[in-house]
Amino acid sequence: MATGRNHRPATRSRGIPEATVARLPLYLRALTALSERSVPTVSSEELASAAGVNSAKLRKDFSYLGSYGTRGVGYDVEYLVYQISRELGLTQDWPVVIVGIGNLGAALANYGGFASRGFRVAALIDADPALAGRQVAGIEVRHVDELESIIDTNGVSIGVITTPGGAAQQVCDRLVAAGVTSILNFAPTVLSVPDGVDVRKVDLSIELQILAFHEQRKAAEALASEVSEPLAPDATPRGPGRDQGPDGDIPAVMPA
Ligand SMILES: NC(=O)c1ccc[n+]([C@@H]2O[C@H](COP(=O)([O-])OP(=O)(O)OC[C@H]3O[C@@H](n4cnc5c(N)ncnc54)[C@H](O)[C@@H]3O)[C@@H](O)[C@H]2O)c1
Repeated sequence: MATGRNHRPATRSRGIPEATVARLPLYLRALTALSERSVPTVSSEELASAAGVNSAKLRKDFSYLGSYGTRGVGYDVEYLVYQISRELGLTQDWPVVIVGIGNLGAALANYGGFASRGFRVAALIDADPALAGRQVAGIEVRHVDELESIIDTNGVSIGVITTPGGAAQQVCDRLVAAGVTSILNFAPTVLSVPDGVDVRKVDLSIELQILAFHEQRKAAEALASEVSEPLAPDATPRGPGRDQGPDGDIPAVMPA
């Protein structure tokens, strides 16, 4: 989900739709797992199922990469890993800074999955002078006063913001002014950025709220199907919403 002042077209300049770009990491994750098991080829159906995507959509997505697979054989796993990595720009090293080294920033710094995917944590930055100089995940925390020089020296173009919400816009502005053009924002703030800067927002509470919505809907559907289910003459009433009628043998249905 991109936020901010910039509005990108739904299609990237190279003609790959944004929705396809968003699915490429899912294919890559599934393909990397196959590669680690030394699986040489995979059918579109198998890969689609491993990536949690519809197979027709997968074939369409791969057609944008110029990858059509071989009939009866499928796709070459290693080649597809290379193709998707190249398309996503993962064949080069991306130095990343994390700003705000509290609970979340430290957890991200300790996550090994970035380095293995080509994202090198170039620096950890925090405003707390007591944190500066401390080691987190084997990397020294630097004071926010050094932000501009760190970005310049390391050629950083991607910044991760894990500060409190109130500090996020100011941190974002400094990152952008220093040359950062992509921001991954964990703070609960909608960031304003100039054209040419991409912002991705991660909010686990929004994901949980969506799951809560589905849970609520499933519960309502289960209740509705229980209500409409014809009961056998001697069936015992069960579950929520069913109660004994006043004469003791006719089940009364509570309205939802
Ligand atoms: N997106 C999500 O799913 C998700 C999940 C958990 C937390 N969060 C958010 O992530 C942020 C961090 O959470 P946390 O629990 O790690 O908080 P925290 O208080 O443990 O850490 C915040 C750190 O930011 C530093 N900081 C404050 N102002 C700064 C500035 N101007 N420049 C640099 N550093 C600064 C603080 O010194 C502190 O070390 C919060 O905004 C929180 O709401 C998001």
